[in-house]
Amino acid sequence: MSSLMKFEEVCKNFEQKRILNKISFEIPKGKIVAFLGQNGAGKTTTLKIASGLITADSGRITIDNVPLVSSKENVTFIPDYPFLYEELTGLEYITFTLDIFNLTYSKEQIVELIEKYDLKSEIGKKISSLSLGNKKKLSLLTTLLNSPKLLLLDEFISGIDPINMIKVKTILKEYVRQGNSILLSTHQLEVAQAFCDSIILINNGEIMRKDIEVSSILEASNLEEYFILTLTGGDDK
Ligand SMILES: Nc1ncnc2c1ncn2[C@@H]1O[C@H](COP(=O)(O)OP(=O)(O)OP(=O)(O)O)[C@@H](O)[C@H]1O
Repeated sequence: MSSLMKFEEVCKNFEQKRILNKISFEIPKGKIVAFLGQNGAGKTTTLKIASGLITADSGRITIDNVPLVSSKENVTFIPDYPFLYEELTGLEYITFTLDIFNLTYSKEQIVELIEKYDLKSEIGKKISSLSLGNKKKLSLLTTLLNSPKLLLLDEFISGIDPINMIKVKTILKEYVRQGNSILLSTHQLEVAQAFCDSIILINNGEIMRKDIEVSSILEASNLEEYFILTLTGGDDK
């Protein structure tokens, strides 16, 4: 399968401390990949580098074989607490996003999207008054208006209730079916299992395992044990 993004031997230090140590992985086209690791493992740092928000100290990052610096417009990052203009209403923020990216959507398309994201009762309210889950859905809606090839989601699922999770999952799956890709960071195995096609395990700034098929984990009898065994190197599968 062809890959969209490639990380090769990427390193990052903060204040002389090695945070990412020669990490290499690929994000295939049309797939949702979980970036799974404990707190402080280096997930957010990796996503920020992948989005171009911060730069790596060394290594190579490409999108469709083009260096990231020349193709940043193909990537969008949604942080764990999405950045939105809190003084605007949801609808004003959608209009603002369409203007910024010079996009044309009909009124009917916007209404359809608002209904799809179950935001009808919230869209006229100031963003500052919305719940975190609704802010996340609004952020996803506006981000996907511009159809990025790669979506980077940092702990996106936490704060979203089970019913909305089903909606969000449908939206994410539909988005990757169009050939786009998602890298979704999480520390929850259940999230990786429910949303993703494969898993990359990161620990202490190093990639422990990659291309783990989620279906292989589904067959494991004890998921927690599988995770611990993999992290400690006790899993030789
Ligand atoms: N700007 C910074 N300056 C110094 N150290 C930093 C900076 N950003 C992150 N770190 C450190 O880098 C390490 C990795 O942090 P990162 O936020 O990437 O981890 P994470 O896997 O996303 O964790 P979490 O699940 O808790 O969000 C941590 O030890 C963190 O303290």
